[in-house]
Amino acid sequence: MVVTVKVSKVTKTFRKGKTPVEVLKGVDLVIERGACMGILGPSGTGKTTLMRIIAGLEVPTSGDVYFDDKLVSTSNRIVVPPERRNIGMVFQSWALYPNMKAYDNIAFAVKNRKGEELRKKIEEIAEVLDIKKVLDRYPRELSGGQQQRVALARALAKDPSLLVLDEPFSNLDARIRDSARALVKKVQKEFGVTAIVVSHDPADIFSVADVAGVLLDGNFAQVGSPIELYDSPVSARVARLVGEINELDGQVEGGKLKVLNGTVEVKGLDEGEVKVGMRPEDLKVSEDQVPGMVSLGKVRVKVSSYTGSSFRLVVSPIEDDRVELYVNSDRPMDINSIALLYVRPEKVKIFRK
Ligand SMILES: Nc1ncnc2c1ncn2[C@@H]1O[C@H](COP(=O)(O)OP(=O)(O)OP(=O)(O)O)[C@@H](O)[C@H]1O
Repeated sequence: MVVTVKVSKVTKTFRKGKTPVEVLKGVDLVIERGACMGILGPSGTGKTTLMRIIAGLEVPTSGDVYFDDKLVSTSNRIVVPPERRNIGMVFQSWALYPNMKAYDNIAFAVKNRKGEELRKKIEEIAEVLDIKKVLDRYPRELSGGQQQRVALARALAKDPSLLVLDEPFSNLDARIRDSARALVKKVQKEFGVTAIVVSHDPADIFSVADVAGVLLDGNFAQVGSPIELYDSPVSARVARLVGEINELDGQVEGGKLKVLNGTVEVKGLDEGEVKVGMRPEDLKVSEDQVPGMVSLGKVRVKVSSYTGSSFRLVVSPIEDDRVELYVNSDRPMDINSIALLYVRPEKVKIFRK
C-alpha cells in the first residue's frame, strides 16, 4: 500500500566528541501519496539523515514521522522498524550482490511472492525497465545503466509503500544520465509509488521530482515545484544551489532597481541595498537594441567559448573590470569587443542583503 509520508518537527542531534551538533532543526514535510519529492542541499546539510529517519534507519531526537495516519517514529523511538516499513531503496552504489544473477538480486528482496507469481512480477518490472534480456547475468556482466535498472527493479519488486533514491544517478556516465532520469520518472509514475530522491545535483531533482525542497542549515529554506525554485528562489543561497546565477549589488529607489548601468522597474519592494541575481540565459550581449529586454550598459567581452550547444561569454562592465558576468549566447563574440548587455527584466531576482 503506497503511503503519504508526514514528517513533523523532526530534530536530530549527533555528538561530535562531547559537543552536540543539531543537524536537523524541526523539519516539517508532507509527501503526498504517489508524489515524488526531491531533496536538494549542499554536502553535510542533513539530507541523508532525514532520509534515514524516514526509512527508520535512524531515530529522531524529537518530532514524529507518520506513514498515512500511522506513527512510525517519534522522539528517540522507532515505533515501526525499517523492515516493516516496506521501503524500496536505491543507493548511489546500487548495492547489488555480486555473486547473484540480476534475477536473483531482484527476487531476494521480495518476501510476499513466491514461485510463478514472483517470476511474473519480476518479468513485468523487467519489461518496463528493459532488462528482460539481462536477468541471467551477474552484475559484473552489466553496464552501469543496467545495474542501476536492476537496483530499481529490486526496489520496485516488493510493491514498496515508499521508494527512496539516494543519489541514484551519480555513478552513471553523463551520456546515459538523462535517459536514466527519464526512466525513473516514468516508472515512479507508472507504479504510482510515493518517492523521495536525494541529490546534490539540481538536474537530478528537477528531472524526476514533482516537488523539491532545499535543505539548508537543518531546515527547508524553500519547498516548491522545480520551476518555482529555479525562477523564484527565496534567497541567493537557494538561487545558487538550484542553478548558475550572476550576483551583483543593486539599489532600490522609488520603485526602480538600479543595477550596473541599467534601471529595472520593480514593484512592492522596500528601498535600499539589495543583492541582484541574473541567470546566464536571461542575459544577452548585443550591439543592437533587444525588444523586451533592458540595457545594463556597455560591457567588454573577456571570454567566448563553445560549450557544445551554445556559446558561453564572460563579460565585464567597461568601467569595472573586476565585475564578471556569465552570459549564454547563440553566437561567438570577438574578445575585447564592446557591446551592450541586456537582461530580461521579469527574470531579475532581488534578495534582501
Ligand atoms: N552517525 C553520525 N554521527 C555523528 N555525526 C553524523 C552521523 N551521521 C551524520 N552525521 C553528521 O551530520 C551532518 C549531516 O550529514 P548527512 O550525511 O545527513 O548530510 P548530507 O546532506 O546527506 O551530506 P552528503 O551530501 O555529503 O551526503 C554531517 O555533518 C555529518 O558529519
